[in-house]
Amino acid sequence: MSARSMEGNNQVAAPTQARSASVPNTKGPDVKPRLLLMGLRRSGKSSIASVVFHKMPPNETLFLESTTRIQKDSIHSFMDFQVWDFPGQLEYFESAFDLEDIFGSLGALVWVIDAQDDYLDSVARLNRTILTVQQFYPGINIEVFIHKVDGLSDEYRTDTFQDIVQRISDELSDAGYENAPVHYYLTSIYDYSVFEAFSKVIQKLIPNLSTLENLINTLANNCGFEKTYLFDVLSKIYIASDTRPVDMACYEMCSDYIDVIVDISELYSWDHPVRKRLGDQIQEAESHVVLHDQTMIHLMEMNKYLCLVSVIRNPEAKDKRGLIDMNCRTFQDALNEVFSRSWEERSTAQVGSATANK
Ligand SMILES: Nc1nc2c(ncn2[C@@H]2O[C@H](COP(=O)(O)OP(=O)(O)OP(=O)(O)O)[C@@H](O)[C@H]2O)c(=O)[nH]1
Repeated sequence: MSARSMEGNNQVAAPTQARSASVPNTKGPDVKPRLLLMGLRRSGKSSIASVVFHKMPPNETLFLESTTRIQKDSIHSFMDFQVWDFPGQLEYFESAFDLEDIFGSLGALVWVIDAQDDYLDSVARLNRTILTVQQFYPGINIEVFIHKVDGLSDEYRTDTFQDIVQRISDELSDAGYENAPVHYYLTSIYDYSVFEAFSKVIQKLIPNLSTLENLINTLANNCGFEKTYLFDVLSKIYIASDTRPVDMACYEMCSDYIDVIVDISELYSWDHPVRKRLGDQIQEAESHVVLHDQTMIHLMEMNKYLCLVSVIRNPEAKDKRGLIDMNCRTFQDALNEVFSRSWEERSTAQVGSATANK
């Protein structure tokens, strides 16, 4: 839906039958999966979008103005998608809104609940939203961010989580939906939890996730990696990892290491008029660091958007860098084949042949 029709068009085109939108169509060049950020005012939607996708320092979100119209953000990365940030006060189920335009090509609906505030109203609105969405678009993933948990004690956090899950599950089962695709996350912009949650949300939109995980598992097992993440460099959400359990400290270390490498690359990668190339340069950044406890972090850029970061606890790893690099390069070839974005090549070729035919 265009912003114009959101504001004033009274034409209603409510869908009349259930549609499945669980697997977004990411194959065509025009169809981008959409993430909707919804929730009450001041729950933290714009802050989440700004911190995750625009690298805004969390403290600066204090100065964000309230959103008054739908903010549409196009993210161009390994996979193109859109993030729509909804104003908290918007009643999108009013007849003025075209549900098909909002939920039609949806990847996921992220509902943000302010856990530091009275959340009953938000939960009630979320329940209404889920029931409507389930009726018309039963395949949509509903991702509930129980947000701003940084200010809460561990005990209160757990109680709040359980209470919210219970209230939503009760309402859904009363309405006859036993297995609705609703997932819950405890999040805060002041730590890595919001990146972790967004990683999980995005992963569900990747059509080749299981292939990627298999490839990463094979690599990690062959090289003795403790944990490996495939990161989107821009947002620092990870789009896949090996299937060992995620360790937050490990994730933080890898994520911080990307920042270090990006900063250093920015310092040294620009063309200096006096600097001479010593020889052929490899295209992608490669780096490793050995920490005080002999843990090695190994980073290798895979393409313009993605980089592979691994944690290796084996002290002998630093003597086997060549082998590790070679295995990572083999993984890179396989990865780029999976993400060849063949539709882009196809459409470029079509444009080329159309131009040639003129
Ligand atoms: N403590 C804490 N505060 C947060 C967090 N996330 C956002 N905030 C604060 O919450 C306030 C509201 O955040 P916004 O992002 O503007 O909220 P919004 O949901 O976009 O609000 P509307 O645009 O009015 O719908 C800001 O002062 C943020 O700094 C968090 O994780 N923890």
